Amino acid sequence: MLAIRTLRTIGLMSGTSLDGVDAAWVETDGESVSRLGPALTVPYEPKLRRDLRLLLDAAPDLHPQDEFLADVVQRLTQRHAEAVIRVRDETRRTLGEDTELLGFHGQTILHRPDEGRTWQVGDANLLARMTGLTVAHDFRSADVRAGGQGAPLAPIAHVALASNLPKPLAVLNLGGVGNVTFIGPDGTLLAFDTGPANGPLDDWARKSTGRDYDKDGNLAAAGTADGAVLARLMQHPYLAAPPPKSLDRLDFCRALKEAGADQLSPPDGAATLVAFAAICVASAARHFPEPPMQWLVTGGGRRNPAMMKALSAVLSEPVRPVEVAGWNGDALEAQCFAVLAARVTRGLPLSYPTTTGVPWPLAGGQVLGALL
Ligand SMILES: Nc1ncnc2c1ncn2[C@@H]1O[C@H](COP(=O)(O)OP(=O)(O)OP(=O)(O)O)[C@@H](O)[C@H]1O
Ligand SMILES: CC(=O)N[C@H]1[C@@H]2OC[C@@H](O2)[C@@H](O)[C@@H]1O[C@H](C)C(=O)O
Repeated sequence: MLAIRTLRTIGLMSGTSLDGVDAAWVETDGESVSRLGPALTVPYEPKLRRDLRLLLDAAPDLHPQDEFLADVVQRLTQRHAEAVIRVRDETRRTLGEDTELLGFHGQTILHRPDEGRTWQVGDANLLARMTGLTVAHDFRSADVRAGGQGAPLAPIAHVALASNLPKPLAVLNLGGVGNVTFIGPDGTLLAFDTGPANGPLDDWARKSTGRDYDKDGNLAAAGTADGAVLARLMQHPYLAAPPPKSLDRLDFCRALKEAGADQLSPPDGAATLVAFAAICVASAARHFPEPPMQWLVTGGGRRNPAMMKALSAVLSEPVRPVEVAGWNGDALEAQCFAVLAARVTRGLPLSYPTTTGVPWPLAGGQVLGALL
């Protein structure tokens, strides 16, 4: 039998927080991970962040050939190329290994799977030219075409990374949006987006303090969650809806306004948004087949003590940052897209009926260039 080749891959993820691109080197065959290498984030300059945010707002009516879009995509792709070059060099220096494949997620600017639309921008051809590497990209569109939610996709990579961890296990990513992966002792896999996480909190912090986010949760810690606003938000149908389900970064803007969240003082507003993100996670747990032994939290939200405290208050099981399992919560999503890239090259499924709701395990993605 032919041995399956591991691929030395750099995964790239530009998340809904619009703060930068994460890049991580992984040696993987797509089913397991044999080595993890260097990882870093190339932060976006304020103008690129602002322009990406404008794209998010404009996306529903944006023409694919729009000039502003093309300009932002070029700058975005250049930042990705910088990240690749830096991680590749660092990997050569520290591990003596080169890179052969990139997993290029791009930036989601619109996600409306129920209308058959999910839109990740980024120029895969330009990235391939700038780096000279084979690029796996376009991870979500086949899934949405097949009637899936197009997200989350990290779950099958969480499975590959969690092979040695006790189950049942919940991996919770708190980015702009929250998403959870439940892995049962028998291999049961269930995953979906929990609700808004840091996204609305970042918007609130920007509006009320001028800062990009509520650093260390200080604003939220100084406030009190508003019971009446929370009670209204908890009625949102997303919470009770059974999975599969996924969210656009802006999906809860209107609901938050209608619930009166924007009338609160800056600290109370922040405390309310943190409490709501945690309540969404507790609601998510009601869909699990059994309670997890622990929650491993990844993404920027794990750095927010107010968020971690709010989670511990609503969940019965221990809530810990993924670092307790030896993972790197800043690199995890990028590592996942490295694993997914290897899966794309082998035609392995990226999504399942219990992750995105596709009718059967579904392969996806496209590959630019050849693997030698
Ligand atoms: N020290 C900190 N204190 C409070 N919040 C923090 C801290 N560090 C990061 N964050 C939060 O984490 C966010 C970034 O998280 P992350 O990088 O996981 O998001 P993302 O990958 O862009 O999102 P997604 O997973 O939705 O694609 C920041 O916008 C901020 O809200
Ligand atoms: C459409 C899209 O880009 N969704 C992201 C977003 O950020 C978090 C959550 O919403 C998750 O569903 C997904 O990202 C992760 C990496 C995923 O697909 O697993």
